[in-house]
Amino acid sequence: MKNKVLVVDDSSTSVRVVSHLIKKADKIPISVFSLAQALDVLNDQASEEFLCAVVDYTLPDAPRGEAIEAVLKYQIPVIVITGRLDNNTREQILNKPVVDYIPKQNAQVYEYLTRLIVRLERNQKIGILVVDDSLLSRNAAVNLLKRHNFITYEAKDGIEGLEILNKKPGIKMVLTDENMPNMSGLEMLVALRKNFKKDDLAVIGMSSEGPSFLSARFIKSGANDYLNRPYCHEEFFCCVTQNIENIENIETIRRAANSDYLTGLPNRRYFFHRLENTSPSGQDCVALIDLDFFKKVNDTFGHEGGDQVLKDVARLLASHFSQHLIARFGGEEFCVYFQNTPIEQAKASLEEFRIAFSERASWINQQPIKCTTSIGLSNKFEGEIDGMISFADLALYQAKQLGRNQIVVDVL
Ligand SMILES: Nc1nc2c(ncn2[C@@H]2O[C@H](COP(=O)(O)OP(=O)(O)OP(=O)(O)O)[C@@H](O)[C@H]2O)c(=O)[nH]1
Repeated sequence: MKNKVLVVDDSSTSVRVVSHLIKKADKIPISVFSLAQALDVLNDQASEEFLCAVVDYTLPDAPRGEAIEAVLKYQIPVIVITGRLDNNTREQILNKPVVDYIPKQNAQVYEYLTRLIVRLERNQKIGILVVDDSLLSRNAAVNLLKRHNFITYEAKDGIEGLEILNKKPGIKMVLTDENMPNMSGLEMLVALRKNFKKDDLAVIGMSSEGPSFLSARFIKSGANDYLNRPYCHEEFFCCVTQNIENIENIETIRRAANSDYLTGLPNRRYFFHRLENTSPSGQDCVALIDLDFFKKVNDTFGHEGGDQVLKDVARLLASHFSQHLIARFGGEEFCVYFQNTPIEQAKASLEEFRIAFSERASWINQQPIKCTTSIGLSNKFEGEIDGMISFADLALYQAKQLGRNQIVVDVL
């Protein structure tokens, strides 16, 4: 696991600030003050454990950025920090295969460093497809993306691009040229938008051909952004990062809208959305699960104690019914939808869950909280899933009436 970040800087103030930021990003800073000490660390510890290195451009034993290449030799991504702000130094640094350079200007740039480290971590799971018939251009983009830890895929025309997209589910972005044999970038874009929406897959059009109407054509045909070639290193990364962050933000909003904040389980909204186009077969059934005397748990152990029980019951439901659709319907009520499951089988697994939950305890302030569940189960379907849930609700009511801590199957 890449959980360390090497910091090479002779300023103890800078090391303190950077190390603090690295810890904030959940990584372990390994700090040294010179190139010689950095080499000692690198020769001693496995380079695969380092997510990246933050290297000061000017060090007492490496005054002209020599430490950058020395660290790059260990295949560790390098972020350069420097007090030198002139264009010449900037260009010299960016000519090396570094992740980025950060001038030590103000507090904001340190925030940027934190963002960069978080990105390097996340990028390891993000796939980007580069579609270009020119090997040279493809390699240039792929090499830049690899510096930022992205998983990269390559295709030499639109047809190959579509094939790869359909095979690799982790791809979040496509960078595509326009003029290619067999299928152009725009043709591929139109074809892929039938299956991949703008909010799920970002497409960035690229071309070296001057006319600006091409960027408009890309955007109007469903691209998220456009990049003119030749691009500079920083322009490329700003464009890629911004578009990846947009996709991630949409994912976060979607997750928040579909899940319950307390337990992390899907919520009622998601439950019905998932079943929107499902017509239950004779083999489907639904269970409503309700905690018994939960008000008393809150009254005795406080809301915090009640919340702990809700989180624990959700975790147990998730482990018992991982193959089925589970949701927190609200309050202390949960629902499990069993697809293609005979009712006897659903009842048996619910019974296992009921007993397991009643035999365990939740803990708050070193005090155990015991709780039980009542369950209503139904497979009666009269046209609507809502109807089946109403039957399960009647069964649940019956389970409560009969003394709780039990399962009742369809009472009508
Ligand atoms: N801690 C906590 N309590 C909640 C939450 N949502 C609902 N509740 C509480 O759940 C309790 C439900 O109480 P009742 O509807 O009277 O049901 P009960 O006490 O479980 O009784 P029976 O269902 O008849 O066994 C109420 O006290 C609600 O305040 C929550 O998110 N957290």
